[in-house]
Formats: sequence, C-alpha cells, structure tokens
Amino acid sequence: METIEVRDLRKTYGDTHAVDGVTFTVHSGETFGIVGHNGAGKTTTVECLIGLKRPDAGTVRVLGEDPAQRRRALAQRIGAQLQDSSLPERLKVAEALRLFGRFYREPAGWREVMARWGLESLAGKAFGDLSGGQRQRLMLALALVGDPEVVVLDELTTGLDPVARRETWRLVNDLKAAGTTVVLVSHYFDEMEALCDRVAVFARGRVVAMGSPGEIIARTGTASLEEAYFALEGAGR
Ligand SMILES: Nc1ncnc2c1ncn2[C@@H]1O[C@H](COP(=O)(O)OP(=O)(O)OP(=O)(O)O)[C@@H](O)[C@H]1O
Repeated sequence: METIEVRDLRKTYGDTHAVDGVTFTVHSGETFGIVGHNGAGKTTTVECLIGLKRPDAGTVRVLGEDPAQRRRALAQRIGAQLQDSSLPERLKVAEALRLFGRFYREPAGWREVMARWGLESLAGKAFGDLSGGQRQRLMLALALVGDPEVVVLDELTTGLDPVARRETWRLVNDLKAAGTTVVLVSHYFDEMEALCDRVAVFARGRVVAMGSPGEIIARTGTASLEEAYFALEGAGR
C-alpha cells in the first residue's frame, strides 16, 4: 500500500476546473512536492488529501483510508500546516502546543516538541508577538505535536526572510531524516529542488510532469526546476 494514492482527482468550482484529473502516489518516508504557480490547483488537492474538501470525482486514499469518509480518524495520523493558518494573538507558545497535544490520542510530548523545534525560549511569548519565522516554526511544531505519520505543509516559507527560510528547510530535512512522509506545497521551485525526492508539477489543474527534480530538469533539457516548469507550461498551452 502506498502512503498516499490519488487517482483521476477532479474538483470544479463553478466554471473553474481547479483540479482536472490529477493522479500521483507518495511512498512511505518520501518528501513529495506539489509545485506550480498561483491557481494551479495545489491547495485544492491537499485539501482533498486531508478531507477538508470532497472531490467531485476520482479516488483519494491516505494511509489506506478515504479522507472524505474518515477525516476524524485520519486527523490523528496526519499533521497539517495550511496556508495562512493563524492562532489567537494572545495565545502563548507553550499553551498552543499543550492545547494542540490534547487533540490527539497518542501525542508526542509537547515539551519535547517545543525543545526539538527550538521554541523553549519563546514558551511564554504570545503568538501576536512572534516574528514571521517564529510563527512558522510554531505552526510546524503544531503540525507535529500529534506525532503524525504524514505531514502536509502548504506554502511553508512564504513571506519568510532568507535566513528563516533556510532554517525551515533544515527542520523539514530533520523530519525527512526521521522517516516521516512529507507533502510540501510551494511555488518556490528552488525549495522543491532542495527538499523533495519527487515532485508533481501542476499547471492549470493538471500534473504536467512528475519525477525527481533531477529527472524533470534532464527531461526538459533545462538548468533548474523553474526553467523546466516554464518549458512544460509553455508546451502544455
Ligand atoms: N472556494 C473556491 N471557490 C471558487 N474558486 C476557487 C475556490 N478555491 C479555489 N478556487 C479556484 O480554483 C483554482 C485553483 O485554486 P488553488 O487554491 O487550489 O490553487 P493553488 O495552486 O493552491 O494556488 P495558490 O498558489 O495561489 O494558493 C483557482 O482558479 C482558484 O481561484
């Protein structure tokens, strides 16, 4: 069984074919990237993976379960950091971790997670007083406090400065080293190239290429994943 299986996934909003027949699988322990520009269907796809959206057609299985039917059970096994997620301004870092830990039947110790992600010195700080990088670090820690088998991270580094971005990359690499299956969503091609074992390149609701960043670059005869994307995108019009 693959950790994630998506077959011919479709989701339409009015006249917009947000996801238009997407198929991919993610193996256990893999860091899998969903990359593409704004509006390509990336977020809609991950929302279907975690049961926040119901597909119009197609099959989605995560850890062998259908997220549309088994969202609550899967929420115990999937950690998600979604685009633009936020917390109450006055909630403190340690309180947030403790609170989120209570949602899970078998959480990782919240104190351990706090230490592991370098948040101890911020334990008493309110969310509203954290820097952008610190907020992202907390959001990542919150996605992990349930000791998940699969982690979904959408636009993890958007808005971060280069130092905070690299720091976040290091955290993702730590997750990878621990054997966690990670789905990363981004429109930063360099990030995907640096972190992902394989990527699905999305354009207009479809997967236009899939493979390791190196394979996609070689296949398109380009020098980077970003250049490969433009070559593929142009060819698909
Ligand atoms: N709730 C909604 N109602 C109507 N249209 C939507 C809705 N959600 C997404 N869309 C449309 O579906 C398409 C795909 O959106 P989606 O957010 O999945 O793309 P994305 O690749 O994640 O983009 P971004 O990088 O900007 O987040 C876009 O055209 C978007 O405008």
